[in-house]
Amino acid sequence: MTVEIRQSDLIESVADALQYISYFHPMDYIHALGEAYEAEQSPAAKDAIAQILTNSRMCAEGHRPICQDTGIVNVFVKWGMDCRLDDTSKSLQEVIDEGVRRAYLHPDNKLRASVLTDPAFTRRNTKDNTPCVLHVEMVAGSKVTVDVAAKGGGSENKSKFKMMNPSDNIVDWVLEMLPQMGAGWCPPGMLGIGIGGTAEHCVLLAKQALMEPIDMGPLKARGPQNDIEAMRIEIFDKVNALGIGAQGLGGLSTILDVKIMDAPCHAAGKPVAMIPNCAATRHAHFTLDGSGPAFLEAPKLDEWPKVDWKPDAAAKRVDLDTLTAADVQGWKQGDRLLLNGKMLTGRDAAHKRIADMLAKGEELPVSFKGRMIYYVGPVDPVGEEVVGPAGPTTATRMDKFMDMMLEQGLLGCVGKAERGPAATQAIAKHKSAYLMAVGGAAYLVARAIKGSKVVGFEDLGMEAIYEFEVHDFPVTVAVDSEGNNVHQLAPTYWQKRIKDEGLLANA
Ligand SMILES: O=C(O)C[C@H](O)C(=O)O
Repeated sequence: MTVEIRQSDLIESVADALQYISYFHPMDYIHALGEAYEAEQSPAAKDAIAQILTNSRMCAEGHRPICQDTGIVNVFVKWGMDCRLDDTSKSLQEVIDEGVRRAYLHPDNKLRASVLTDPAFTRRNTKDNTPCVLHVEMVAGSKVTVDVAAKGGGSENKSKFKMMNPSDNIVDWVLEMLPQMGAGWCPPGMLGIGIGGTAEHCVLLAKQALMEPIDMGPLKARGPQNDIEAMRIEIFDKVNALGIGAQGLGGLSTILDVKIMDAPCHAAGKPVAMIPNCAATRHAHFTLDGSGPAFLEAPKLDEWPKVDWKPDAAAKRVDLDTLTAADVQGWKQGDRLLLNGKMLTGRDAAHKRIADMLAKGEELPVSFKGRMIYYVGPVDPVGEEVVGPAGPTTATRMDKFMDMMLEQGLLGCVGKAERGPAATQAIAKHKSAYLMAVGGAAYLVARAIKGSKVVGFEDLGMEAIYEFEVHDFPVTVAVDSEGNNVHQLAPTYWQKRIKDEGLLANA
């Protein structure tokens, strides 16, 4: 018997699921992160996890996005072959994109449009986050099951893939890749690993693996029952022993779980892909059977761990409006600061345009002399907000512009994740500093932003240059004016402690 699925039910269910995951973390992630918080011994990593947990609960209460990067939408549909859409005037891609559009333009909780068309050239924002990336499988039965995810760009950027030789060791490859991935994927999170199939299939398996629930705790408690489970545990233990830690600040918890999916492959090879999922892990699952739209039950707020992050009382207050080069040189790596006053913003597109304008001898819309820049692309405000969630974007992508910006008289910058050798050298050469805020704590961080106006490149939307007025905006000195770099020093220190003191023996 044919089951009719209403187009309107599918659209509504996709839109609701995307709204839901924008502000509700999956509870398996929150429970695992709560356990990681309890076990963490690195003060900097513990503080970062506290910010992520506090942010998560605030978002669940306030129905605003967990992260300013509200993701690119990934949809996996398993379409029961007894089902048909009531209205076939649109393709399935168009129908699901309508759900995406409604979710991202929702007036009470507008999400950030991050999807650009013409990626190699003009890179124009589609303004409603469409199109989604859709995968459809025709299956037996009379139901349509849908997995919806909103994948952050920072973690997607760290995806890895290799066509291995059959005898190559997968665990060795993972351990080689992890340090190269740095902290731009906002650990602690999950690793999805796809093994086998063909080149494109193993990447898809890695992505699908991330939809599975976190269960490393129970798995370790009962012990592995097959080779895949044994490999998951081995990777989990060995990756955490690297000491990378939350936000790359060094610590005991880099990943909360490893998920592996496999498929048969050709005798000549062993394709392997790995995709990390960030602190803003977002996915929901629903089924349509013709009886109406899906309903996702809200989690209970008392399930969140009782963690209420507050700025460190020992943090130094900094007045950005009177900041001097000498003040910046007084900061040491690891110092906690609370920024007050005005700072400019700018991320990928603005930096590229600044470089092009300088190359042509054109005047910039704003002077960077004596200013700080925050690498961010905020969510638009709703209601009384001055700005929506506005956490840091990956600073590493701005490395190639660092010297150019410092030549403009910039005093320093704020972002997340590590800086590479060239940027670190540029920072030391100019006696500047790089400060990091916590990625994945965007709504919490936005509370410290009291004013916001666009001061340049308005056409770039969320990538425009804003001027923010901040009050007690929490950051850590990640590269100081001597070129001391937290993201190099801290993981090395924690890796050694984990090994020497057996800190993960009971993890
Ligand atoms: O786009 C952003 O705001 C952040 C991005 O997801 C990143 O992690 O670098």
